[in-house]
Amino acid sequence: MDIQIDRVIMDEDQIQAAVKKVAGEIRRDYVGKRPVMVPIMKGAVVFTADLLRELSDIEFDFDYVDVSSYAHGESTGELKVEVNVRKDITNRDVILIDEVIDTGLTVDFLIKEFTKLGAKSVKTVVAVDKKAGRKIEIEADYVGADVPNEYLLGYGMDLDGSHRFLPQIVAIKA
Ligand SMILES: O=P(O)(O)OC[C@H]1O[C@H](OP(=O)(O)OP(=O)(O)O)[C@H](O)[C@@H]1O
Ligand code: HPA
Repeated sequence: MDIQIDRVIMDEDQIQAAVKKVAGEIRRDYVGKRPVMVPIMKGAVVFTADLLRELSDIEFDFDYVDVSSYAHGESTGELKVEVNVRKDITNRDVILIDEVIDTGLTVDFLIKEFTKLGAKSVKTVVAVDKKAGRKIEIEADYVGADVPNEYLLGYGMDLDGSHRFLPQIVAIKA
């Protein structure tokens, strides 16, 4: 597929400033609580590495889930899910980590799943928020930055596997 980059939405410095902002908020709220950090793979991989190194001064546990709903740049609305957490999260404070919240369907589904599994609390941190993309009413608890409602690539976001590890966040030509 021929992907043409239109423009940079966030450069590396802007992304790192967003990471530091949410890390500061999470540190303030979770120091001493030992939350379980749960990235939503695969897209969260890059943000998670940055965020958790920024939070290396507080104690937390780590697990992950693998969820995917996008095919060819469109949300299918159907989540392929492996909620295969290895940790017992009964009565634990869970923080779901994702690089983008868009329709909101992914985090909505996982908040419900983790609540069913007995978590004490389930909060969400995202690098970027496409507020205008929502299909349901839901907000992330910690948001690095708001971004326009266009298809984005980089910093974990991909189009059928392509451009996921671009260090900037870019919009593509329609
Ligand atoms: O708010 P939503 O509309 O649900 O979109 C957000 C989700 O979409 C992407 O995942 P994707 O389904 O592309 O899977 P991937 O992370 O494996 O690329 C992204 O990583 C988020 O998890
Ligand atoms: N790009 C890549 N993956 C996504 C997006 C996006 O803009 N929104 C939700 N998943």
